[in-house]
Amino acid sequence: MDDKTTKGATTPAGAPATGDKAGQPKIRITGLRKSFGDNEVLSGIDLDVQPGEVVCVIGPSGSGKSTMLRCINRLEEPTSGDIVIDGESICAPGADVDRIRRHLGMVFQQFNLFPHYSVRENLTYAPVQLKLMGQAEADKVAMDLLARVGMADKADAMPRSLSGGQQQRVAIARALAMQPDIMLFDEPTSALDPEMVHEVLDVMRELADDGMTMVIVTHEMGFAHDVADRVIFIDGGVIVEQGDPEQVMHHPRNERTKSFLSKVL
Ligand SMILES: Nc1ncnc2c1ncn2[C@@H]1O[C@H](COP(=O)(O)OP(=O)(O)OP(=O)(O)O)[C@@H](O)[C@H]1O
Repeated sequence: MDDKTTKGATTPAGAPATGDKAGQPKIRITGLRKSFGDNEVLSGIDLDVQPGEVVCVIGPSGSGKSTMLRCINRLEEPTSGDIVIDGESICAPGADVDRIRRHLGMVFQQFNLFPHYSVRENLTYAPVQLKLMGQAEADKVAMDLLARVGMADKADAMPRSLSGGQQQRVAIARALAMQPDIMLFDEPTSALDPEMVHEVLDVMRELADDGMTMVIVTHEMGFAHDVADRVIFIDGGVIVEQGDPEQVMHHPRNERTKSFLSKVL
């Protein structure tokens, strides 16, 4: 992949990074807190993600990783704090959430393809419905994206005829069809049979190489080490440690990071 030194900045835990040369990170999270009833799941997250940066988020089950990702695109409402996408708050009163959200492509653990639409229709449905493009352009974009994820020959197939790995590759292409400039991944391989994991990770590696800004919640530690510009370790709803993947994963400074990694590496 690209020389990591040319990409996103690495910062100490909790410290906001400096923006890109235009002075603006792709994502800026400040003071993010999220509670479900009395259960405070996020307890003050500060995080900048720079253009083209690949951030992998690791941490124990229940530490708040998915909740943070879901707050970024307002699938969850933050209890307090702010999230700014390309300079625009997605949390401010009156924010045009649907429009701002179009910067963000989201890929979940479950593929959730539309079961009654073909693979190609899964990609064209939203862009056409939202009038982002006409049918002919959407078809062309869909075919280009399906080729990119190695699924062009399945354009007319129905989702149920595909393997889990193939469905997840289509789900990635579907997110890309909205032409986002940030991709969020929430454990995209955890529902897959082991032999299918690599085909999805390979697609994600290519996206990283192409300079896509990505935040990836993952339990795939080898992948995180290889693909990330920065690894973030979250525990108990806070960023405990972050930095260069080699440093965080093989030379962690924090005892909680060490303890977690000793169980998963
Ligand atoms: N909609 C919700 N309502 C109530 N509690 C929730 C909700 N969503 C998440 N939680 C709780 O928030 C906590 C953090 O969940 P979250 O899914 O963010 O953790 P995670 O770090 O992604 O875990 P995992 O690695 O197991 O996916 C958990 O205790 C979970 O039960």
